[in-house]
Amino acid sequence: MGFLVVDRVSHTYFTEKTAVTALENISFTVEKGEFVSFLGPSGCGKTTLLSIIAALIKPTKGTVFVEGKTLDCARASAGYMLQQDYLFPWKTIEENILLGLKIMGTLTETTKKRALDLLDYIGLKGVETHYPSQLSGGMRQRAALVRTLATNPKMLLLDEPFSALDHQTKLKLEELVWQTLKDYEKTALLVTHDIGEAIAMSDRIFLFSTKPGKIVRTFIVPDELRRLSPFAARQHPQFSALFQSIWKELDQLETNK
Ligand SMILES: Nc1ncnc2c1ncn2[C@@H]1O[C@H](COP(=O)(O)OP(=O)(O)OP(=O)(O)O)[C@@H](O)[C@H]1O
Repeated sequence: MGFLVVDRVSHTYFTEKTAVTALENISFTVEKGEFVSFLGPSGCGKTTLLSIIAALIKPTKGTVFVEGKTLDCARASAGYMLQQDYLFPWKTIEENILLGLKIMGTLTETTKKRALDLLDYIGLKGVETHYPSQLSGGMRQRAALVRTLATNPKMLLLDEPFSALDHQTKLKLEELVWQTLKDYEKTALLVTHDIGEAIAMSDRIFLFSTKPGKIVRTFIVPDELRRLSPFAARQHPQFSALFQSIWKELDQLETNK
């Protein structure tokens, strides 16, 4: 059995008047240390799927397993990183990055040292006593990554974490997040609207259709690109070939919406 198994998952949102089937019969497996991305038209259920994997929503049908255990038993296995950093403005960066450990009751000298080492690794040494408002958007997202990794989650769920940043900061952060996840051997699932970002960062890309959300295609990123860091992958000749194939299929899905 793979590290993460999503087995025949469907989800319908029921409101007073309507029922919206956001996902239908989604199945896939992710291996430990793998990086996969979800791409698809707006409303195809990408965020719903991440919320199910994070155990924030119980699917209407199907099961998710992490290391062979159903989600109920493996609840704290995922760390979530979102478009907004959600750092508390009244707490210092150090207090912010230690918050998850405090809440989980696992703040010790060892876990604190690991969090502070991560802050150093990610190039934020020296800002421990600063408040979020004193940092740039890119620095705040880096601090949010440290806070997410500080609790040592088994996998990372990244929901458009770079979409609010300017282009250059986004490219730099893609590089840093990719390298950090490789060095710390984390499994990661990324939701993005950016085909280039998905190719540059992932091992595999799942393409979703909408209404209801289904996986219509899986793209395997060639080894030549996967070996490279995101920035270098973007310069490789195979990058644009894959970009064009995904673009064509995505464009078709948008047209059929
Ligand atoms: N709480 C909710 N109640 C009712 N319908 C919902 C709810 N949340 C999401 N939906 C619907 O479920 C479908 C999938 O939504 P979801 O946010 O998962 O898609 P998405 O692919 O992440 O979209 P986007 O790319 O725009 O962020 C959409 O049709 C959406 O309107």
